Amino acid sequence: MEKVSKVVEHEEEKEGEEEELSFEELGLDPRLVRALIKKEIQKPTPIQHVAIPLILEGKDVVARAKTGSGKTFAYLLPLLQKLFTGSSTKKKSGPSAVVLVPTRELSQQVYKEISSLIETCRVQVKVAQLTSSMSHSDLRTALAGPPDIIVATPACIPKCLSAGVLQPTSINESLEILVLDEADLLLSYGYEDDIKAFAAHVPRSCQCLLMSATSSEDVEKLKKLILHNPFILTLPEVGDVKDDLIPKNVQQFSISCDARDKLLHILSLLKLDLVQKKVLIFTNSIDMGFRLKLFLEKFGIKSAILNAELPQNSRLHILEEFNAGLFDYLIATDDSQTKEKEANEEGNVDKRKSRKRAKQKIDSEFGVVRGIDFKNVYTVINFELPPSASGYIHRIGRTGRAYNTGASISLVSPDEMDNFEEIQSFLRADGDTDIIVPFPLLTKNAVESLRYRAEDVSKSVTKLAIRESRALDLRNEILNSEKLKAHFESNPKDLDLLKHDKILSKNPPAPHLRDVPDYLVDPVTQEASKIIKLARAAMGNVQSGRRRGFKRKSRNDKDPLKTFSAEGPKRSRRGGGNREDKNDDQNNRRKKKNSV
Ligand SMILES: Nc1ncnc2c1ncn2[C@@H]1O[C@H](COP(=O)(O)OP(=O)(O)OP(=O)(O)O)[C@@H](O)[C@H]1O
Repeated sequence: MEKVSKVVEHEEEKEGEEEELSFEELGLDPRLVRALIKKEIQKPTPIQHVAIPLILEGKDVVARAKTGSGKTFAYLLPLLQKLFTGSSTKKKSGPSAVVLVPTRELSQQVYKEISSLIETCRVQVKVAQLTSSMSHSDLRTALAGPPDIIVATPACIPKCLSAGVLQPTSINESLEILVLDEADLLLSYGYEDDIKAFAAHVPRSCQCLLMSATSSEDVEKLKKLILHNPFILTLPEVGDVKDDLIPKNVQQFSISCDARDKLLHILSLLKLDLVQKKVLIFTNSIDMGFRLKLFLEKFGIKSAILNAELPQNSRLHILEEFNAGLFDYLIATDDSQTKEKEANEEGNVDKRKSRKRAKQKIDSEFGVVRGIDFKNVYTVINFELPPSASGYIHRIGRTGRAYNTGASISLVSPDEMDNFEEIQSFLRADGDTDIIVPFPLLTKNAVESLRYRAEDVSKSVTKLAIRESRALDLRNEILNSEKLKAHFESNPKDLDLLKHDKILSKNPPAPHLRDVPDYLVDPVTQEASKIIKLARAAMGNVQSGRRRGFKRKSRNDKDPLKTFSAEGPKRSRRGGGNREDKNDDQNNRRKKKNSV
């Protein structure tokens, strides 16, 4: 294998001076350009600008560009164009392109993006999404044809090969393009053996593309394993310029507080309207996610939960609902942390046994932090700090996507201070200036005004309450998942049927906790909250996105899911009298009176 690599530097400072080429000028097929315009995408991002022509020329490419910089289209557009215009009329026995991604969530996202482009372009290209939970017969059906493109996690391919539903010779004869997306994560998800097994069948002529947000030893390893003489696209946005690891349009803040005061601080941020919606909140354990949800619920703040324990259909549906703006707060427990914690929490019994059990309980191919394109998330809150700087980068990268702005707030307790310092120094460009700065809008007075209420409520969120809610949520979602599977097979666009931000606690929130009386809010905080509201209005985000883009269905709708309630008949949405709807109405009335 030739080892010469070409480094293509794309200086950010020169971007303005450089001629800004359009997608057409980059050589993109008019059908694809039209499809992009339909998605309101007008001009290429820097990584697309450099990668598209190289990929169209057939070069192997390693592209490193920061989160949200448009890497997916950077490889998908030329990949599709090559398949649209492929000259070979010979019937193929295997896929022309394989896209490998680390998580099922990401594979679903990429699959949808490809399907939508194919549909808009009206071309005869078939794409299949494979997951390792599929049965052999489902895999065989998905691979019949065969599809032109396969999107999968790496574990699927050896499974298909050993089941005989995919032949090594077919891959060797057919494969023209292989993409390793989120390459920095593929190995950490434990796919090394799967990728090695697959690489043995990848023909020498196959064009290989490797996309990643951060550079790491793992990326180097994959590069050596798969690529031949690649072009290395290192936009200075990543690479060596550390302060640019996170898009410039994301402001990063921190709040120092005791671990036991974190609930109080997040309450103050949300209840006093000091952050812009939508808000994605990260916790390091599933139990902490539930503690937070139950706590916020008591103050009338509804949120949805996302973690590796939930069934896959529910997870995908929760993501779709959040992206569609059906709720404003999502509490996510991210992948690697979950795995570690779950294993550790059970450590008092036999460790080996408990790890196995933990593994069974949660989905090892789950991942919401990495690569998932959350739409219109303005604020990311680290309720707990992630254990590593790269975890931090990927979490914060869920806001400020493409050309949007965003903010992040990390709550840092004294025992997280070392970790915080490590993240700070990793991000520091020149060794001096802190990238993450103290959050200026939350005053001590504002926090103290809510302390009494917060501490009172926090005591009521007991371990037992958390355990029960977690079990209830799981039960609900397993039932949902079955319904969802059947329903969404025939109505893939129907989202507004099951809500994932249901209240879990047995008692509805007390009215006096829903609203913060004016006398409790100091003038500085009132002013700050006004500024946030104005900023939101300026961004055209005054209303909650709850129903945006969705027609409210008639209550008499005969939809099979409409009457479904995993919590039993009392909370059925039929008849419009359920507790949640009433709470919503009461809340809205009160909000008008005294909105915070
Ligand atoms: N040229 C463009 N102009 C405007 N928006 C774009 C453009 N290209 C992509 N986008 C949008 O930017 C968002 C982020 O893109 P994408 O998910 O590809 O980022 P990414 O670089 O893969 O990020 P990550 O490393 O986090 O996976 C998406 O919503 C996508 O539709």
